[in-house]
Amino acid sequence: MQYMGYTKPDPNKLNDTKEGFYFAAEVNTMPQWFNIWPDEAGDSNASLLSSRAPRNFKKDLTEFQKAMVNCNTLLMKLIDRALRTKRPILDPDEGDALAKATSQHLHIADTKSVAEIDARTPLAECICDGLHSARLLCYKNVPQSKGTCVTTAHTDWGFLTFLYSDQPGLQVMGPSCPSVSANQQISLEPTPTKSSWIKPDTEKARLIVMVGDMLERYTNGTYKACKHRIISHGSLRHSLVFFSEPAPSLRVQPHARFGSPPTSLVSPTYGESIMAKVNAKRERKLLGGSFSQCSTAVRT
Ligand SMILES: O=C(O)CCC(=O)C(=O)O
Ligand SMILES: [Fe+2]
Repeated sequence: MQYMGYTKPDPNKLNDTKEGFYFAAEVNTMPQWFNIWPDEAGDSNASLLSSRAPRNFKKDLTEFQKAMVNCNTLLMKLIDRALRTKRPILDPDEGDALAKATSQHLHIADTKSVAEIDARTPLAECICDGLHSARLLCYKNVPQSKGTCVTTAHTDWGFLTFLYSDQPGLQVMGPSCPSVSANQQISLEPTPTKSSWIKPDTEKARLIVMVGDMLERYTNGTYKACKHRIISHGSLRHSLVFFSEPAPSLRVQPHARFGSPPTSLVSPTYGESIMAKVNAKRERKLLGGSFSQCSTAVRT
């Protein structure tokens, strides 16, 4: 089953206004993870991902992807260190270094303070040769959809998610919400009240980083996956999302330092977990399940 490339909105659903282009690192050998690049129109204003793409589309996205892998590796090392030492993830000077590195196209290897961090931390090892998929998303301008949920509540599957967006709409579940375990497909019961959802200030926070299922699993629940959803403002919304993901063949298990796993079952490979969720989602769609309900906990 194909997972990468262009996905279009469902023409039968008013609320499904989202189109996207999915791509990943070129390190994977299974056909479902192969990238499908569109033809480039040679026109820098081209925007229809389904038929033509702007000039340098593949080159620019590949560069972005590599830069994000660097940024992600750095953050995973910092998280690993924080988990080991029980210190904050970033000291103030490292925060500056990270901000500088990010603004300079993530040339992280050059930054002094991060060079001191052990090159082979166990957590960073998990994402070596990872899938690291990314999505370019566009929610069409549909005034009637204002206030509706255009991406249902879910947690992302990888270790971390990096999200850039030019528009509001993202809501994240506040700390009072029940945790979503990496092994469960949870329906949110009791239904969260509106006040549980927090709206991050996307004007100020240009880059939002969220914990995903694999980090929750690896830390045996010390870090909780961040549940989030997108509410339409009825206007055009773009977002660029990078997922820090392991190789499809990796079985992510809780690290020994976080105690024994909650279950003795061997975890499925990361690729198996994704395909199971994608299939479940497609089946629900075939059965006519409504995706405008904010009640599912799988990535959409
Ligand atoms: O559209 C967005 O900003 C986020 C979409 C999302 O949560 C996802 O693709 O997992
Ligand atoms: Fe997400």
